[in-house]
Amino acid sequence: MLNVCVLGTGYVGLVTGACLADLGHAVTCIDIDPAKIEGLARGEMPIYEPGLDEVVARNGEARRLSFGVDPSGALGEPDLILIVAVGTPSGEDGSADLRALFSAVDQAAGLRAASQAGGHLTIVIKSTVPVGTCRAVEAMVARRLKPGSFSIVSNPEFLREGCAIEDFTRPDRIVVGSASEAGLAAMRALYAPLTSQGFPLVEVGALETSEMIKYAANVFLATRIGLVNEFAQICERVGADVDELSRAVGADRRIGPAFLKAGPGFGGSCFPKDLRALTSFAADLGCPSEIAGAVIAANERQKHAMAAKIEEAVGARLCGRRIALLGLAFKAGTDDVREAPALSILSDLIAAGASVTAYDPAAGEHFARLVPGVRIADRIDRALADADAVVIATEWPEFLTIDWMAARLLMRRPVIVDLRNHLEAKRLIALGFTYRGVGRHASPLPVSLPAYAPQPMGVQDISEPPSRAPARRGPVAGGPIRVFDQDEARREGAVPAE
Ligand SMILES: NC(=O)c1ccc[n+]([C@@H]2O[C@H](COP(=O)([O-])OP(=O)(O)OC[C@H]3O[C@@H](n4cnc5c(N)ncnc54)[C@H](O)[C@@H]3O)[C@@H](O)[C@H]2O)c1
Ligand SMILES: O=c1ccn([C@@H]2O[C@H](COP(=O)(O)OP(=O)(O)O[C@H]3O[C@H](CO)[C@@H](O)[C@H](O)[C@H]3O)[C@@H](O)[C@H]2O)c(=O)[nH]1
Repeated sequence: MLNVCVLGTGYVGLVTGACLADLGHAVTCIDIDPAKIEGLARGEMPIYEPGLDEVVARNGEARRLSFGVDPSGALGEPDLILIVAVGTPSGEDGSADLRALFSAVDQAAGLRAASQAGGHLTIVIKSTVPVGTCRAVEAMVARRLKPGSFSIVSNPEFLREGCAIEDFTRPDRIVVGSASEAGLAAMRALYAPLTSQGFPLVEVGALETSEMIKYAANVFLATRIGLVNEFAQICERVGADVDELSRAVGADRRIGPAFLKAGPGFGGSCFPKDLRALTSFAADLGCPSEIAGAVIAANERQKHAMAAKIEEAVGARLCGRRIALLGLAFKAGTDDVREAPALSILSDLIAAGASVTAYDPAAGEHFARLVPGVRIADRIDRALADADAVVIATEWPEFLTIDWMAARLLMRRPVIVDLRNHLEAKRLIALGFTYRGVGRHASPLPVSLPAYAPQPMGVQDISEPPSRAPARRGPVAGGPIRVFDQDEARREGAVPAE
């Protein structure tokens, strides 16, 4: 059993603290938000995370997990692992705002110095931080603590909200980076209950490698989504189906099936922020990350393309239309609305003059805090009443059980815009709904063939290009390739006049 103190009891800190206690360690979780700590002391979870309440309760009862606002007691423990899991949000220029992190570390180092505790302090940076931050932390702590009495480790977190307990307890890998053997030894001991079950601990010798691994993983995953959303746009134009495409492309073992689901664009507290942070520090280093920049721009386009899709489905301008927006969290399984696509969609709908009633099984309260004045229904049927269209923005399982026959009677128009390809399109169309998904068309586009200019039989002059039809720009009705009949082809110059 090791003594562990976690600074920052948010999505990552609370899950980490509770799961480490479950592995047998003695954990104190600290947060500067007294309301959060008081709630936890009463057994109230500050976040929606399936299974978390049980882990917290179990370890609270076993006296392995406690909460507080003051880290001084924990910092007096001779041998201590101090895990820093405070937020590192985007600053105004897109770079990571590290003020909370440096302030937490500086305060902890000061308290440690004042405690005059012997033993070794391992400071573990779990927050996602730009490359070079851990080294800056090391320099900051070195001003307060004696050399050899502490070490710095980078230990980025890869958990996903909604399945955080599973991700923590059955990780694909645990990454730890440090130049300090004492620091790495502490990490081996901390994670021994997981590594002994075969979960891999990837040790890297430089703080910078570990910091960079976290950004590389997130940029990689976000890029897959960015790509598949671009493919979805193309699929819509040509009548292809992006879900079938993802299944087939993902069956290639070199590509793999995960993170190929098209949707309204990625959101959450990590991908958008981490892509911005990477592009910011990479540019500062003189090695611009053009791919990450392009993924950010493509994702913005994707989010803002959704209002036009809704308008097309409604078949009329959105001004004065009533829209039911189902799903406000950035994905299912969480109450987190940070950078949720629903936020951009709502603001585009409002800007177009629509009136919106929103619903989410978990995130309604958080959403209302971010968007004061938004109308949030407490039940799906209340959101659907008199709607001209229903928009599915998050793939909550609850939406699969909606009685669409009954819903049709409540709605003003039977229109469903399913931005997660979550529902069964065929059944809804059979029920009389106009259905739009992402990257798939309810009805195929008109057949398109290449422009065809019949050549006279006999010897052909191949020095000329086969068609002299003027080059076309932009989308063309009926698909990207136009079919001419003979008269039209002549007018277009594709076939010489007789
Ligand atoms: N949310 C995720 O799924 C996830 C996954 C992997 C990594 N991360 C990274 O982990 C970090 C934390 O993310 P989060 O989503 O848990 O953030 P969060 O906002 O949910 O939690 C951060 C907590 O830190 C507290 N805090 C701020 N300053 C403090 C201080 N000086 N002392 C003690 N507590 C303090 C805040 O009150 C808040 O409760 C970020 O760097 C994030 O990028 C997040
Ligand atoms: O095929 C997919 C997969 C995801 N998404 C979207 O991508 C966003 C992020 O989803 P997900 O990765 O599941 O959620 P997070 O909880 O933000 O987790 C990511 O960000 C965390 C914080 O860095 C990392 O720890 C995780 O490994 C990483 O998956 C959400 O808007 C999803 O709807 C898609 O659109 N299509």
